[in-house]
Amino acid sequence: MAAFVEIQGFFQIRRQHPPLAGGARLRQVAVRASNSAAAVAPAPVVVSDGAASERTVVRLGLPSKGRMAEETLNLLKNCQLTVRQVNPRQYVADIPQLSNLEVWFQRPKDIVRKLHAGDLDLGIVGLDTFSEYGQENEDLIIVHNELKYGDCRLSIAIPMYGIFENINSLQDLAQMPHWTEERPIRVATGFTCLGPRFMKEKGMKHVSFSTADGALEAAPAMGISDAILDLVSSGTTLRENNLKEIDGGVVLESQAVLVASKKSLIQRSGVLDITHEILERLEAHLRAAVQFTVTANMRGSNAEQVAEKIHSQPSLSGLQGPTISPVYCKRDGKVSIDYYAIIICVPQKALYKSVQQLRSIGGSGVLVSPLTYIFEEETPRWRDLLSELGL
Ligand SMILES: Nc1ncnc2c1ncn2[C@@H]1O[C@H](COP(=O)(O)OP(=O)(O)OP(=O)(O)O)[C@@H](O)[C@H]1O
Ligand SMILES: O=P(O)(O)OC[C@H]1O[C@H](OP(=O)(O)OP(=O)(O)O)[C@H](O)[C@@H]1O
Ligand SMILES: [Mg+2]
Repeated sequence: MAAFVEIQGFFQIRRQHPPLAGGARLRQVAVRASNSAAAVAPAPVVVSDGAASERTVVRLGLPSKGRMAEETLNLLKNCQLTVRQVNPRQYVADIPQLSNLEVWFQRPKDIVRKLHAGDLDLGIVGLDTFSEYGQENEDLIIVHNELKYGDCRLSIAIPMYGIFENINSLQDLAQMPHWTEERPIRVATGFTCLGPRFMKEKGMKHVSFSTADGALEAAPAMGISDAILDLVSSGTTLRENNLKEIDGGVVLESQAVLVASKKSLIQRSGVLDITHEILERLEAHLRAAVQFTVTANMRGSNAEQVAEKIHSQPSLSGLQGPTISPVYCKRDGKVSIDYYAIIICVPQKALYKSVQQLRSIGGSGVLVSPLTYIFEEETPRWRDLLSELGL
């Protein structure tokens, strides 16, 4: 039998914050501290009265601080969506290009909670946070699943030393005779939903979890835990704390994602249109960011012959085939077409191979420039979103 110790504090916290009715109306009330010694001026707090929403402005939640904050703003800027914040301590901002949109800066986990509560319509967070705080929540939906930053993995790590010296896989770890009902393996993690679920799926017996908000890598050396389950990207923090990952111990590969509330998308006016525009801009930028435009001159007797040569090379097909234009040269006072200029898009990763292939078919004067946006007729993610929403 697997032994799973539920973390009391965690579940209590969740119970104290039941989901609010979608788009709950907020009102301000004054609360007076009951302890007279502490009864200073009434503190205004915002509570929900559960009434139907009157909000007409669309709300996007962005990470207020931490690793994702700056890169999120940079991504939006690269999509020509400049977040205008009066000062860094103000939690609300706007994007001049998107009227009727408010940006709210929140901690990533609160973005997911507020989407669920109907207080935000859209958000950008790491997939790890979305999966931990939004799991099994049918209202939440991923609109763009790879924003290409915030890459990390949620992974189990154990000490390199002592009884773990020769343990290199989850299977090795599970088969250690040390773990019993009375003495389960103790795992420290901030992921108290994903962690137990993963261990259960993997058939790990005798596991208990404890939680902390940061610097988890210290827990094994402090004797607080045997293993940790935390985010890893470069692996430096693990190495510096004499910890190692194990085969089969990755719970989730994560990166930044654009998420939304289905209810908002379907019911709140303007959310779907803004989502479409943000998605189009993101897709156009992210597609372009991995491509180059390549122009070159090619000898040939006509454009079709040049096109055939290009299509014979696997790395030169471009988005929809090459654009070919005649180059008019003047020789001995006579204008003739000896060359054709070709324009193709090539994946950045395949640049050198493409240049070699161009040369092999007679290409010369190869110019390479970055691409800023590629707008397709329609983004596949938009179609997927509409079909998931049943629209
Ligand atoms: N080492 C890392 N490398 C790359 N991305 C990371 C790394 N650590 C975290 N992230 C990503 O950044 C997100 C935010 O992490 P960050 O540590 O800034 O905030 P947090 O710890 O989730 O928030 P809080 O401050 O409320 O504890 C994570 O959810 C994850 O997606
Ligand atoms: O593999 P690495 O590149 O070393 O990164 C891993 C570290 O990054 C994250 O912590 P963060 O720096 O966000 O601090 P936190 O614990 O306060 O969240 C994560 O919790 C690890 O501790
Ligand atoms: Mg962190």
